[in-house]
Parts: sequence; structure tokens; C-alpha cells
Amino acid sequence: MAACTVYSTQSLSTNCSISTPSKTQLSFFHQKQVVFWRNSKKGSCSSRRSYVITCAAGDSQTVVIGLAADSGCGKSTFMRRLTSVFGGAAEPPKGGNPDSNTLISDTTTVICLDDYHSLDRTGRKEKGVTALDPRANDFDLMYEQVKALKDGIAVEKPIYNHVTGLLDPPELIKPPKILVIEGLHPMFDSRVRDLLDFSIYLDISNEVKFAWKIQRDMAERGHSLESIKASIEARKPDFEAYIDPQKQYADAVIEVLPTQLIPDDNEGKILRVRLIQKEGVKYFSPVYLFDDGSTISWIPCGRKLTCSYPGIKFFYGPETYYGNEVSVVEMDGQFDRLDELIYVESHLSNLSTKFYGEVTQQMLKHADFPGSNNGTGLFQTIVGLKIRDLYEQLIASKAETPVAAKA
Ligand SMILES: Nc1ncnc2c1ncn2[C@@H]1O[C@H](COP(=O)(O)OP(=O)(O)OP(=O)(O)O)[C@@H](O)[C@H]1O
Ligand SMILES: O=C(CO)[C@H](O)[C@H](O)COP(=O)(O)O
Repeated sequence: MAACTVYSTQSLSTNCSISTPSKTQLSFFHQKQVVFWRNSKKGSCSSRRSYVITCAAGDSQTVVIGLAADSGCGKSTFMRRLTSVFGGAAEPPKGGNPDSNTLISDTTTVICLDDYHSLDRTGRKEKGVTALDPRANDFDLMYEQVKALKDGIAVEKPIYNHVTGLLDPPELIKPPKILVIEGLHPMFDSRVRDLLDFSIYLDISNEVKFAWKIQRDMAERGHSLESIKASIEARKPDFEAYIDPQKQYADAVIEVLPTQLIPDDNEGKILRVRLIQKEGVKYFSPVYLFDDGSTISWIPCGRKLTCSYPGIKFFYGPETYYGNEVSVVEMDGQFDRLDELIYVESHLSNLSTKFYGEVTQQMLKHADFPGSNNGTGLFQTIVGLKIRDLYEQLIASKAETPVAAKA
């Protein structure tokens, strides 16, 4: 279908859902101003929407990536690494709401799924539900808008304001080359899940999550240790019911666990990180160590890699994950010298780099990001390169498809 941009000329009353015109309506209206009426599902309001639609010939080529994780598990850090792989800086929409959660770069637009909270902070408190509960989120709207963007149609996406805890007026999001939907539920609703070209789950073990949350919420947000513990405990049942199960659908999982190099370690500073890669995913060929399909345990420390206690250990091999065949690359320990990472990089294959040493270069460029000296930074960088490769392959395949076959 034609790529269309829809501009809404009216802002929405805050307790109404937003709709975008359907495909049939779009193929009918070209360069027109049309008005739609929509009743909210809760029956609490009806809204009159006015759209100006501009359609251009050609197909949309928005590739959609899903990134799921609990709050405070490194999604923002991962996004900064991913956008850096594509070059250019990611910024909030210019001239928009200063509390927007969206980040836009030349190639990517990252939207935060917290924006689809249907209940604001007070509403959640009144109903006694957490933000992780599906009842606090509007999956119909999430589906409609991600689908519209994938089809090349701009949308007016609501904004959840983390500062005030309120639902702010919507912001215009135009279809990008790569749309990343990051947050609590990108793979929860099967309709949204089916729109994803690639999905990632950041699986942070409870011990590590606790250490990171304490570090951030105490140092940066002034929370007490007790309140952090209480908030983690309060979220646990809903996390286990609604967030954690999404990892079974992910094409790549980055699992972060305490080290096994120090017996009974409870400091949580040294990490064992596993990159779990699903086999048989179109345009995604898993990274391997030494020899594809083999099982290897490797200690790279020595003449070419400086390691201090407790050292570094790599593992690579096939496994089964939620009934799927996967390849796992694992790194336990941390790097002393990032410039020596090139030694490890040269033993990894299928990295989808554009030149020798690109992984090391990316890691050195962001040496100040959390996790740059361990497997979290390494595997986030590698997944970023794999996403670039997947995007390029998808675009190339669409370009090759004969026009008649596209309809
Ligand atoms: N790889 C890492 N190694 C060590 N600490 C990390 C790592 N990633 C994140 N952290 C810690 O966790 C905190 C949260 O990271 P980040 O802001 O990337 O998470 P988030 O999932 O986007 O959080 P939120 O959803 O709450 O905004 C960081 O401030 C940092 O302290
Ligand atoms: O899990 C979260 C996702 O980041 C937040 O807790 C959720 O969005 C609710 O936000 P707030 O802390 O503003 O009440």
C-alpha cells in the first residue's frame, strides 16, 4: 500500500483512545481532510478527530524491533549502544514535550511502551494495580499504532509523563527506517508480537537487578534502601506473571547472572552474561566462538589478554531454550583493558561487522557506559550489529521483490 502520513489537527481529550484510519480508508482518501469519530472502549467519551492525510506512492519500509525488560534493567543503555551503531545521536522530538520518552535519530525512532499506560499513577493506585499489569495498559492502541507506523503511517502517540505520573497530550511520530519499541510488554500481546521483525529480552537475575536498582535509585533518585526493597517485592508477582514469560518469544536473550568464578559470590560486581540466540530466525545468523555448532570452553587470559582476579571464561555451545534450539555464547568475568578486546573479537565469527575490529571500536567509544568492561556491553554491542545487518538484509530483500508481488 501507499506510504501515508496522517496529521491530526485536533488534540485528544486525555481519557479517550486515539485511532488512526484503516488501510481501506487510506487507500480511498488521498490528500484529503477527513473526520473520524471514535468512542472510547470504556464508554466514557467520544472524540471527534480531524486528519489531513498525505499519501506517497511506494511501500513503507519500517523495520520493527522489540526490546523487553523490567524497569532499571539497562534498556536505555542498550538503546544508546544500538543507535550509535547506526551513527548519529538520538534526541527527543524537537520542540516537543520536554518529558517525552521518545528518542529519534536519522535511522531509528525508539518509543517507550510506558506511553501506552492507560492508567496514570493515581489511577493505578486507586485500582490497586501495578504498571506491569495488562489492565494498566492499552494494547489495542499499541497494536494499532505500531501497525500504522510499520505501514508507513504517522501516528499521534500518547505520552506517559514519568515526572508527574500523568498522561500528557500526544506527540506526532513519523514512520522511521527502524522503529524500536522498548518497555515492559513488547511481546505480551500476540498482535504486537507478530509485527516484530526481531525481538530481544534483557533477563537480569534478581540479585543483579537489586544491585543495579540500589546503585541508581539511591545515588540518583534519593530513594531509601527499604523503599527500593519494598518496590522490588511489590512488583515481583506481576513481573513473574506478565513480563518474564515474554523471554520465550525473544529471538535473542541477554541473561545476566552472578559470576561462577568466585564461589558463593554475593557482591554482584562480576557478572556471567549469556547471549542466547534462537536458531532459524530469518536474516539472523547467530554469532559463534571458534567453530560453528561446536561446544567450547575458553580462558583467553594470558599473553594477549590481561586479566586480574578472578579472570575471564568464555563458553559456546548449543542448548534448548523454551523448546527452541539456540546457540549460547557466554562470558564470565570482566576486561581489564578494553583495547585488548580485539583479541577476543578475532575469535568470534558471524559478528556482522563492516570492518575488522568494529566491536572493539564501539566498546571503546562508549567505555563510560555501564557494563562496558563485561559481557553486558559486549553482547549489547553485538546484538546492535546483528540488528543493523538484519535491517540491511530486509531492505535489500524488499527492493528485490518484483512490484507485482508486493500488493
Ligand atoms: N550493564 C550494566 N552494568 C552495570 N550496571 C548497569 C548496566 N546496565 C544498567 N545498569 C545500571 O542500571 C541503571 C538503569 O539502567 P538503564 O537506565 O539503562 O535501565 P532502563 O531499563 O532503561 O531503566 P528504566 O526503565 O527504569 O528507565 C543504570 O543507571 C545503571 O546503574
Ligand atoms: O515499570 C515502569 C516502566 O519504566 C514504571 O514503573 C512505570 O512506567 C510506572 O512509572 P512511574 O514510576 O512513573 O509510576
